[in-house]
This record gives sequence, C-alpha cells and structure tokens, in this order.
Amino acid sequence: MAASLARAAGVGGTDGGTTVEGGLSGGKIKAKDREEKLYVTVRVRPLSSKEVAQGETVDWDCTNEHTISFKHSQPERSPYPSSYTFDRVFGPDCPTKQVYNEGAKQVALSALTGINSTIFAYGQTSSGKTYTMRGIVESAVIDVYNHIQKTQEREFVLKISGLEIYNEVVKDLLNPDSGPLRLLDDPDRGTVVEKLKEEIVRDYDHLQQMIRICEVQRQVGETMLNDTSSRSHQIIRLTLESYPRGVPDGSPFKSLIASLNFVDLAGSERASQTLAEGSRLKEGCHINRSLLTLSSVIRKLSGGSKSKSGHIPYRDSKLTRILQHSLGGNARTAIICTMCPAHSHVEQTRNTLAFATRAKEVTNSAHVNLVISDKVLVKQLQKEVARLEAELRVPEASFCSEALLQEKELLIQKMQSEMKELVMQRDLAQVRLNELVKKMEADDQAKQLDQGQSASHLPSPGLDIDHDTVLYEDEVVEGAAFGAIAREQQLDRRNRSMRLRQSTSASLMLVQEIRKLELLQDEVGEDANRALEALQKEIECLRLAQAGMNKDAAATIGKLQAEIHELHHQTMSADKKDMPDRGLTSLQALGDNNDKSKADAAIATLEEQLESVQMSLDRMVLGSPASKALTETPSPVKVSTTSVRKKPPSSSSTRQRLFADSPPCSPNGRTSSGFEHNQNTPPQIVENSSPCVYSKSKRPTPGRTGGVSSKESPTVHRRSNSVDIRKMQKMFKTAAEENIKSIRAYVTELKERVAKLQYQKQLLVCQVLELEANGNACDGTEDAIKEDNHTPSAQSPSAWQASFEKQRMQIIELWDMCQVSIIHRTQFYLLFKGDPADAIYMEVELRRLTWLKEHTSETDLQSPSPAVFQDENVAFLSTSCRGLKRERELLAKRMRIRLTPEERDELFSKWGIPLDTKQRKLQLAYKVWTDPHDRDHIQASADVVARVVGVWEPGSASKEMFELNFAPPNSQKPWHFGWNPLSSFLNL
Ligand SMILES: Nc1ncnc2c1ncn2[C@@H]1O[C@H](COP(=O)(O)OP(=O)(O)OP(=O)(O)O)[C@@H](O)[C@H]1O
Repeated sequence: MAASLARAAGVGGTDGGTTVEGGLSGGKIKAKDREEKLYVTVRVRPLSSKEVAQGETVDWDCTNEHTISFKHSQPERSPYPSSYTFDRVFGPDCPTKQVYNEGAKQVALSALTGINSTIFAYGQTSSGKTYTMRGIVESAVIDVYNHIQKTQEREFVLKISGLEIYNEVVKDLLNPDSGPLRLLDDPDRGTVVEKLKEEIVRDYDHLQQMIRICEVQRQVGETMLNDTSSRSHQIIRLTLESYPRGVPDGSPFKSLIASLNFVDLAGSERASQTLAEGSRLKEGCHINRSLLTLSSVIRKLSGGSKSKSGHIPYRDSKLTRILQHSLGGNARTAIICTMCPAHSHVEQTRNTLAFATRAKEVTNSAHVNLVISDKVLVKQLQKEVARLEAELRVPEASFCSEALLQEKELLIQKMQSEMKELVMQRDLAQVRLNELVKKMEADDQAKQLDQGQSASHLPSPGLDIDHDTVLYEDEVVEGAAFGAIAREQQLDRRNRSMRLRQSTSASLMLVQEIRKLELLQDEVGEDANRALEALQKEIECLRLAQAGMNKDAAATIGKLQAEIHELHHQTMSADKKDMPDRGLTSLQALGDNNDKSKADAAIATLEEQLESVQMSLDRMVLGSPASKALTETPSPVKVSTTSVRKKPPSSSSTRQRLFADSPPCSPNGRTSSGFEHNQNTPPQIVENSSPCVYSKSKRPTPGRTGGVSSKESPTVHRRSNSVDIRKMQKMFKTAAEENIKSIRAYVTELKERVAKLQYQKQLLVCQVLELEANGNACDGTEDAIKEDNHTPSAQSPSAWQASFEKQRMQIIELWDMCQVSIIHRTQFYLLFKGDPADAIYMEVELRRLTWLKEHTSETDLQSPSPAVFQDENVAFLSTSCRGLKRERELLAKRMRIRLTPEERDELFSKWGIPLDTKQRKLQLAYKVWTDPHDRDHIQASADVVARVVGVWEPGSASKEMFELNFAPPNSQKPWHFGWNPLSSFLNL
C-alpha cells in the first residue's frame, strides 16, 4: 500500500517527502501539498447463511489482489465492464485485519504524522460496511496507541467526537440529548459541526468506551436485507495532536494536528428489495439521496472536471459537506467498498464498483498540518495561569510581596495565639495561686480547730493516718499512765509535727509556682539577650557605615562595642559567681522557713542585678572614653545615680519599694539618671562622687557639651593657630558628634528595652511577693495578701469596671502631665479596655507614670541644688515635648499617605478645622490627645492616631505585644544577661 500511495502521490514515502516552505503564516507552516489519489479497495463478503439458503449464487470472482471479475459472460454491448481493478481487492475469505493492514493502515497512521485521514466504507445495504469498519477502527486504535507508546519523544493528545447523519439531521453520538447540530462554515477549518462534543481521551480503554457509546447511540433498524441495518451515516473522528516533549518553557515548537475519520455510511438500498415502508422508506430515501450526492461529488472530482472554478456539490448534502476535506481536499482517504457477491445484488454491486472506479480517480491534496499550535500555546498559557492561580491560593514566601505579607500576617497570628496561650497559662497559675492561698487559709483554720480539740481530747484512732500521729497515738496510750506532764509533752510534739507538715506542703507548692515563674523569667532573659544582640549588630552596622568618616569615630564605636562585650561578661560572671551564693542563702529561707526577710533579700538581689545592668549601661553612655575624647571637656560633669534614685528601703513593704525603686523608663526611653545631661560623665566619677558635686556651674553649657572649647582646652587653643587644623578639627567634631548622637540613640533604645524588662521583672516580683504572702499565710504570722481586695477577682464586675475607669483616667492624666508619646497612649488606650486580665498592666502603667511624675518633685527635694534639678526637669520635659512634637509632625505627614482627601476632609470637619485654612493636617495632629478629661476627645484621638499611624487595627493586637511580652523565646540560647533563675535562689 505504501508503494501504491507513493505512486499515486508521486512522492517518496508517506511523509518523508514533506518539506517545509516559507515561514510562519498565521501560526501554521505551509507544507508542500501531497497530490494523492484516494486509495480504493473492494471487499467481497461471503454469502450469508440466509442467502445460501435462498440458493443465491456468487457472481464475482476475485481474479487477483487488484481485480474483481464478473463470473458470467456478458452481452457484447453491455455497459458494465466484466472486471474492475482497484488498489486492492479482498475476497470473501479475507479477514478484516488484512483488510485493515493492506487497505487502511497507512492512511490511518498518516494522521499521526499530521495528515488528515479518512477511511470510508461504502456499499449497498448488508454488504458488510459496519462489519468491516468495526474491525478497521479497532485495529487503527491499537496501532495509534502502539505508535504513541513507541514515540516517546513526542507528547500526544487524543480527542474523539462522534456524529451521525440521520435523515439529513446531524446528531451528536456522544451527547445524544444535544438535539440536531448545525453545520457552520469556518474560513480556516471549513465545515464545522457546531457544539459537537469532543472528548479528550484519557487512555485506550477510555477510547474504546467512547467508540462503543457511538455505536450504541447510532440509529439501527431492521430491514428485509439486514436485521441490524444502519439507518444513518456515522462518522467517528479522532483528533490527534502531538508535540515534542521536553521543550523548554517559552521556546517555540511545532505541533502536528490531524483528524482521522472513520466513516461508516448507510447502505444504498432499493425499496423494492428492502420492502421498506413508513420510516424505513423515509430513511432509505435520505440515505440514497445523500449517497447520490456523494457519488456526484466523486464523479465531478474524478472526471477531470475538478478545477478551481468547477462546482463540486459538496453542499448538496450534509455528508459531503462534512467530508469535504476528505474528498479532494487536504486529506488522505481510503475507501473500502463492500459488496455482496450474491446474484440478487448484482445491480447494486455494479453501482458500487462504478462508484469505486470513479473514486479511484479522485485526487486529494494532503499535507502535513505542521502548526505552531495556538491550542498548544493556549494550553501552555492555561497551565501557567492554573499554576499561578494555585500559587496565589497557596502563597510562597518568595512569590511576591503580597504573599510575603500574608505569610507575615499568618506568623503574627500564630505568635499572637501563642502569646494568648501563655497568658492563659499565667492566668491559670494565678488562679492556682489563689486556690493555694484559700487552701492554706482553710488549713490554718482547720489547724486551729484541731489544736483546740486536741487540747481537751485524746485523738481518736484512725482520725489521723499520719505516721507521726500514729506514733503519737501509741505513745499516748502508753503515756496515759504518766499523767498530765507527759500529755503536755506529747501535745507539743504533735503541734510541731503538724506545723512541719504544713510548712513542707506549702514549700512544695511554692517551688512549683516558682518553677513556672522561672520559665517566664527565661523568656524575659531571652528578650534581654535579643536586645543586646540587636544593639551589637546595629553598632556593627553603624561602624561599617561610618568607616569612611574618620578613624577616631570608628575607634570610638569599637571601644563602645568592647564595653558592651565587657558588660556582657560582667553580667555573666555576676550570674555565675555572686548571685547564686547570695540567692541560695536568701531563697533557702523562703523555701524552708518562709522567712519573709530572706525572701526580701532574694528579691533585692534580683533588683541589684538589674541595677547593675542599668548602671553598666549608664557607664557605657556616660563614661565612654570615646565621648571623653571627643568632647575634650576638662571638667566632666559629675552626678551620682544615688542622687536621683531612692535607696532600697529596709522596710517590710517590699512591693512598694520595688516599684518605687525600679528605674522606670520615660516615654522617650529616658531613665532617671539624668542621662540627657550627663552623657559625657565617666563612670568612675559617677560611682565615687558625692551628690554635691553636681552643680550648675560645672555642668557643660550647651555650646560646650560634646564640642570643643578653644578657651578651656589648651590643646585646641594651640591648634587654633593653624587654619588647616581648625578645619580638620571642625570636621572631626561634626563627624564625631554625629557619631555619638547615633550611638546614643542606639543606647537609648537599649535602655528602653531594659526598662521594658523592668516591667516584666515587676510582674515577676509581684508574683513572688504573692508567693511570699502565701508563705506568710502558712505561718499565720502575717496578714492575708493585702492586694487581693484590689484584684478584679476580689471585686464584683461593676466594682472592677469602676476601678478600671478610675485607673484609666488617672493614667490618661499622667500621660498628659508627663508628655507621654501619643502613639504609646493610643496603643495602651485601645488595648486595655477593662478586661480583668488588664489589671496588672494598668497597675504597672500607673506605677510607672506615678514614679515619673513623683520623680520630678523628689529630685527637687533631694537635690543639693534645686535649681539644677529644676533645670533638669525642664530639660526632661523639653525632651519629651520635642519627642511629642516629632510624633505630631509624623502624624500629619502620614495623614497624606494613610487617608484619602475625602477622609481627611471628613476628619477636619469633625475636629472643627476649617477646610479653607492652611496646614490642616498639622492642626489636627496638634489637636489630638490634648484633653485628658474629655472621654469623647480621648476616644476620637485614639481612633485618629491608630488610623493614621497604623500601629495596629484596634482590637487586633495582642496585649502581650504591648510592653509586657510573654512571648516564648525564638532562640533556645540560654539567657545570661540578667538575674539568676529563681530556682537557684531556692537551691532547687
Ligand atoms: N466479511 C464478512 N464476513 C462474514 N460476515 C460478514 C462479512 N461482512 C458482513 N458480514 C455479515 O453480513 C451482515 C451484514 O453486515 P453489515 O451490517 O455490516 O452490513 P452493512 O453494510 O453495514 O449494512 P447496512 O448498510 O444495512 O447497515 C452481518 O450479519 C455481518 O455479520
């Protein structure tokens, strides 16, 4: 067959002669047309048993593989030839597989190389068309799949559609409910069946299933000649698309697309033979008419009349319209003409042979459909879109900023939930603590009751299962004879035993609670470490950034770094050596005897440690050699931290002492150590100097601080003789000042962080104190916890709410007095709204602010020179005011970014700012948080700041994010910056 096809087409091979001409044209590559005649074969079926029974005789002989001859002699002038020659003639004994192999295979496989292919079965009714086509389709499908499997270098996509033309109506065999389908003329694709279902084939089985559906759906009826006569033309179309595998994304590639049509025509029939009537007759008429059109088309195509101007009546039937490409068009076509050799069908057989003969002359112009496939490209794009959509649904860290944002939000949510969990744990611990207190009180009462009973009665057997008591019972039985003296001794022993047991139990519970606190302490420690590491990193960055400034400045930073390291080591060694010993002694007392004074000492140790950190930080800032060198001030300012801090009181009011004694942080991160004024003071002077040394006269004037005084510095004075040196000196001074300013900012930040740790420590201290109070309660020597009456749990909800409101208004007033950051105010205000869990935060904030407020007045009292501290307070307030001013300016700036013009105008109107005035944003920024007594004003202020600054959306932030951070440490590094674990104090 290959040779025949090649001969007919005049080209070598089936697709080897395909050449590509020209370039791209509308996504297609125009290949050279392959002129090729239809491949026509004839298959003769054997006589059916019925025909044999009817005495039918065979009129035809298959003379050879290409010739079929009429067996009988014909009249000389007979219009019919006695023999016919075709590309192949298959006799009655020829199996369908051979018919496929030799009559259809090449054509079928052409579709895999991008050539449209069509295989027809044409013949009269009951001649064996359906019988033959079933075998052909089956074999072709197997071959197609074999080819796909062998051709691993290409990717194949198969689709199947099926239709029938029944009574000149096109029906979708894969979608029978679709109703009649219309034919449309497509300029590129020719006739197209509208809405014809095209199923993508998954695999061989799926394809077989689809084919079976088509067969089942096809119209079949019983006629006189065929019990299962096909009453429609059936076309099963496979669309085969292939493209090379492994083509890199974005690279152009060529795909092959072709359709393989299996056409099982309805059989021509004579009404006289079929005796059809009614619907069968009507069907027969339609069948014959469409076959007649097919014959006409073939005749016209074969008669040499095929010319571009010649009319081919394709449009006269739907069959020929649909098969137009296969008949004289871009397709390879094989026609298998089936015939019944019986004498009774001789006339129909001659018609079939005549049709076949004409068909032999029809030439097609097949070419390889080599396409830069839009479909493939679209498919690729669709895949890409699907991938991107999937990525959008499942964000990846590196995908886009939005995805990153989402990821961070998720992270924050996770952290928040973890924080909530920790708070819950803390609250739980608090509840348990309260229970412990109650239990101890109950035990105490029981003990007193028991003591009363014991004084007048002997213990009953089984009342106490304690070993001591059992022993006591035995002894009492024996000692009864010894009279009242012995009984008194026994009572004494019993009381001691009970006290010891109670004390041990309380200690154990305390130890448990302290272990929990210890976990929190570790977390605080982690924060301290992180703060320190961040500072080190930042200073390192600064050092690198400023490397080009000048060597002196770089050296200064280096020294500072070294000091920080030294500080680190100091605190570490303090942890290892000093604290455990002192702590051991102190907390042993707490654990063993609940000795309050020793617990005080332990807490004081904590305080000292933090104090030490604080002082080291102060030293770092105040006494940096770099700052000394830079300022070149001959009389450094002296001040003692003791002048501005209370000495630790020795009174039993430990809690009060701790709160008052803590070095709170100002809203701007300042401490009470006079940082702003004493930043150039060396630490050794601070340590050893008397408070009296601090005097206004010795304090550097603004012009001198951090600068160079030519009058007071002989060195500088000498240098002033040289203009160049002066210039250099000025440059050096400016750079150094900038440098110092930056470092101060970082150190200030560190101090802020330390202050935050103070908050956390205060919380710990509160809890330790409560434990201590519990211990006291055990001994029954101290009053119950005084603070209990102030906790929300000890109050009714309405009383707590009233207390909360009162505290809040106090805080707001203090904010206003102390010029606290409005962002801080907003955060705090929006976060703490009266939940019972807010109590501790409110208390700490109130104490902090109270300290700040009182501090200014205390310094007045303690200062040897009130005027100095007056100045200092003024400076402090002025710094706070400057910070506040900066915040308000920032607020005004951010209004432009965060708010639309409409939103801004709305706010201006609400706040009574005329829209025709200038600097409206600034006006608004200066209006918020200015009235601490007007609740509406406060709420509105908080709303504006939160909205504009975007600190967080109200209600979405975790309280633990605010100052008192109980978040679990991210790092597993042990904490070594700060106080020792409480357990070491307890020797646990
Ligand atoms: N080559 C063959 N060998 C044995 N039996 C055959 C052969 N061809 C056809 N038959 C039998 O002949 C009968 C008619 O065949 P078939 O239905 O395929 O004819 P048809 O051309 O499709 O008829 P119609 O046009 O009415 O649908 C069937 O019973 C079939 O089994």
